[in-house]
Amino acid sequence: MAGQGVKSAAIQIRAPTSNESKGRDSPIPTEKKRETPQRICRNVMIYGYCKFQDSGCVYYHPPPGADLNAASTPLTGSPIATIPTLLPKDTSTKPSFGLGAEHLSAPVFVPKTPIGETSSPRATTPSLIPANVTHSPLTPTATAPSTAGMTPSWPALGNQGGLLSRQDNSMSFDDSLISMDPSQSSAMDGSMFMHQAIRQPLDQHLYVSPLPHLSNPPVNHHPLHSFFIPDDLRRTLQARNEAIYQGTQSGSSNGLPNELGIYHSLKLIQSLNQPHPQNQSQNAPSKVYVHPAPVYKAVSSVDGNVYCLRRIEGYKLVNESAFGAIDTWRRMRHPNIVGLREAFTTKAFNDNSLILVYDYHPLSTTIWDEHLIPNPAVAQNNNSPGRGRTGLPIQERVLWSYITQIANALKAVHSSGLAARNLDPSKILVTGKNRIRLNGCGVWDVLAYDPSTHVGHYQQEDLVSFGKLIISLCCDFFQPGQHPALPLEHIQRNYSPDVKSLVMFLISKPSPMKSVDEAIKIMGPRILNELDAMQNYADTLESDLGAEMENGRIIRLLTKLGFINERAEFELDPRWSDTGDRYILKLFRDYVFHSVGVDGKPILDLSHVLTCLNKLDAGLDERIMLVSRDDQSCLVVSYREIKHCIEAAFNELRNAGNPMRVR
Ligand SMILES: Nc1ncnc2c1ncn2[C@@H]1O[C@H](COP(=O)(O)OP(=O)(O)OP(=O)(O)O)[C@@H](O)[C@H]1O
Repeated sequence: MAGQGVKSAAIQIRAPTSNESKGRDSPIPTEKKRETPQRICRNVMIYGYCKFQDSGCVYYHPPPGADLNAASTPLTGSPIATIPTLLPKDTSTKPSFGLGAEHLSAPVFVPKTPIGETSSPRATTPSLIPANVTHSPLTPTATAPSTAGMTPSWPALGNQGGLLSRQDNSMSFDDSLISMDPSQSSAMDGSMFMHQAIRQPLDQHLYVSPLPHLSNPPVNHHPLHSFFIPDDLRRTLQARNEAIYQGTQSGSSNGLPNELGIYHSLKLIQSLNQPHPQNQSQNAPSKVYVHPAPVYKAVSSVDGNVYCLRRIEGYKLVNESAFGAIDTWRRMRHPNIVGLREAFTTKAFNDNSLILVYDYHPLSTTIWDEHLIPNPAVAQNNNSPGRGRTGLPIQERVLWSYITQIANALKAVHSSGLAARNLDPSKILVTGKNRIRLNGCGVWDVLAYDPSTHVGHYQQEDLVSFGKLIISLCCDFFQPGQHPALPLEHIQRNYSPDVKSLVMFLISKPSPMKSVDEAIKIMGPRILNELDAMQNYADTLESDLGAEMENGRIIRLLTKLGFINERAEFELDPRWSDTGDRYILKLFRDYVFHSVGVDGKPILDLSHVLTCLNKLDAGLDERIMLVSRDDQSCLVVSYREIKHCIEAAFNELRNAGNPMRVR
């Protein structure tokens, strides 16, 4: 049985008295404890030294380098003498480096590495097992846990990502089920070693540090938050998540309809250049659409998602063909275009309104807000016109990024037989750092439906608008309608010649030769810079995702422990969670979360928790000493054995007949 196996594997180095063994905290029968002042101090056993040795500690402190195993046996009367040791007899292959675990009959000492002393930012608690230790493969009848077929403990320091081949790292509950397959168990001899041939889903316990091509942090750079995704990314994502449902209160309280078809909880979205909502009239005409065109976010009752609704006030449908282009826009999915979902007319606002429903991008701004909006505060300080948030001219690197993304979007639009007709700074959303998307697509197709005009005409207009947009971004004095000579001169002085060539091409007279493809040819290698940036960013995000995946392993493990620890009763046994294998899990829980320092104060050490749980998840052979709360019994068990206990107990719960699957 699993439990028996683990008990036989555990080395009980100090046992409670027979009276104490009846106590709730000592359910494992033990021999009578022999009290003696000559007992070896537990601090020496655990930490290798006792800081109270010279200040009154009554226990025995063997001289440094002494064989503690030999010293402890006659003094304590420990059952070590009767319980076969788990440690491999043949240690000839192990290099000698001071007091090893085999000498102590105690856990391998895992130092709390001071932050910054490891070359791997996520490898916080390197094991002291030397790299060249070879675990002697034992037969199934041996009393020591076999390591045959198992991956040895990681040799510790630094980034060891390349030392062992990574296997499937998923640690799903389904994996646990597989590893506890009874058919596999029956093939074994019933001992705890039955799982020796079972695939370990994990073969490493260290947080994998970012690979050198992503980051090469200095060795002393080891912030705690390197366990998790970077703070700025976390803050951004959290803020976006909050923004999604923030303020989607009932429409009746803000003068908006309660429902608009399948949409409800409408909320007006203000742009940055309208900082005081109470002063704003929703009916101010749009700079672009002439009609008032407020934007709302609303929740769909069909899928529960939040969408962005653009309302064009005072629109009267005269020709249903006006909606002809909407279907094509709806089908278009492009990373640089805000997706259009549907369009319809409504009288819910007590007028005739056109509603276009777009994907919602929380906390987005516009190019106008970021770079062009007059900024009086900056103007006063810098004696310059002061535009955008920073009031600084746009950097060429950012400019080329925008140009590439807009050209990419235009290519997709024109290839679909459509035209953007909307290339205005206030209609280009900035949805992330230097990440832009064309917004408001399809509005003009409905609003100014004119079947007599060929789409090629609008596409040529797009290119001219694109050129003007670049001029506006580069020249803070540029006014619509102004002759381009002065702005071009400014561009020539402040930006590379390619910018001017591109602008001149875009604002030149329409011709059959003028197309977005030609513009892309002029941009040439600049596009590759954008590709580089995107791929580097994807690599970084993937690495951050890797860190979160490691934390995902931990939450699965904690969930399992939570199912088991302190369970009030199971199958009519009120002591189920305190007995058998579960007792070891209870002690382990205390070891991980309830440690106290020598001064009795709680130790709240996240790296200790993460280290223990990761080692448990990986099922290391490293041993730890678990002490009961009444201090009367100690168990030395390996992480592998504890992992086995969890799987056994969890499967007991799972097989108890609850049809609900844990995912
Ligand atoms: N799809 C969207 N997702 C999220 N927010 C959006 C979306 N579309 C627009 N917004 C937000 O709504 C704000 C207002 O957009 P809008 O296009 O009305 O800009 P505007 O500067 O008010 O222009 P106009 O003068 O045409 O009304 C923008 O600043 C943007 O932050």
